[in-house]
Amino acid sequence: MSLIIEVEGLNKVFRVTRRRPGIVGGLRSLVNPEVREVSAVRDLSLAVERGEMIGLVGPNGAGKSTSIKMMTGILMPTSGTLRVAGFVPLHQRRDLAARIGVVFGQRTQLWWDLPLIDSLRLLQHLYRVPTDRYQDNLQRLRTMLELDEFLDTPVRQLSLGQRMRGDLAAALLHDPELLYLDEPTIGLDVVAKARIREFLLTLNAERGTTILLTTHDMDDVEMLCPRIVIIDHGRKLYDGTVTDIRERFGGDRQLVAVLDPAEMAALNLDEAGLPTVENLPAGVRVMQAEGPRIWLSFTSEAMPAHELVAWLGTRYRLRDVTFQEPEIEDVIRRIYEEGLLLQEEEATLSV
Ligand SMILES: Nc1ncnc2c1ncn2[C@@H]1O[C@H](COP(=O)(O)OP(=O)(O)OP(=O)(O)O)[C@@H](O)[C@H]1O
Repeated sequence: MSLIIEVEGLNKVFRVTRRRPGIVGGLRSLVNPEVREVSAVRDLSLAVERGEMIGLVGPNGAGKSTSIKMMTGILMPTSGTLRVAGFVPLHQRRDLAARIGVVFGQRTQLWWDLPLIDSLRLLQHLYRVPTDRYQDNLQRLRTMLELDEFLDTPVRQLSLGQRMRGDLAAALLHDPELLYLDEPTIGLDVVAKARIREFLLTLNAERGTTILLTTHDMDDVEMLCPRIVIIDHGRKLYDGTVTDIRERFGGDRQLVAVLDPAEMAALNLDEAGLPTVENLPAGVRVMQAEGPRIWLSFTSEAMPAHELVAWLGTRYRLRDVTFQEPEIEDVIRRIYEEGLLLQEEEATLSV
């Protein structure tokens, strides 16, 4: 494996001029502008292997788009080092452009008044894609993205989902090894979202295209990104797998067991009216019961899931067992709200 994105200590500070209110204030701002600094990205380090699919997650204004813009070379970093596909984006923008594709979900690089196919032809010339490569790629993308039904339709008449498929085709005409996607499923209905996700998974699996995407959609994260980077206020809060974040910050897990109805009915009830399971292992609690169903909360540290199932299995005639995992959205919200990771870091530092 080799790295396609190498970011070290990246910072971006915007200097924003604030206009004072009123006519006099406006004149004063002209002579003596009030300048404020906004730290959009702070000390960001990131290493992405070729072929990874990685999600950049964070609330509005966290610094996701700014990071991507620096990685494409359209924005100059204030400090830090940056290499993408072996190039320094800002200084080797043209070389880099041949190796990457970019799609901003809320904007399009297609021409509104032209049929989609004409936009694609124009982009072929603009990006100097050799004709046979263009033909091969177009043929493949037409099938994968099912473009034929609207290839001759002017872009302004396309639905949002069709336009996104057109934009993906436009970004992939030159076979880039890295694709940046900024909110690729924003505003799409469930069917269109599913189609885009399926396409991205195939692209990644079959062509090994590295995909870095920003999203607010937790289903995108669940379905597309084995690895996520969470940023807030320009700072990286977490970098790791979705499974790991759930285990570390998801709090308790829940097991729902369906017991034999007669066995369930024979259980004693405690003061809260919940069935008592004798000698429950430490860290496991009865949360709820309904008919033959019983909800147990536990942490993986208290008892691994399979051991808990085995423990129950030796005492009761289990009819069924399911697990309810914490929603990734809730876990991430807790991380923002509670700054859990920063707290952890501070605790480690003060030890
Ligand atoms: N050109 C600019 N000039 C001044 N400030 C900017 C500029 N671009 C971004 N910012 C500021 O930098 C911060 C990060 O913005 P950025 O667009 O990167 O966030 P984001 O995580 O992509 O947000 P969103 O999810 O809303 O797209 C914000 O405070 C924003 O106001």
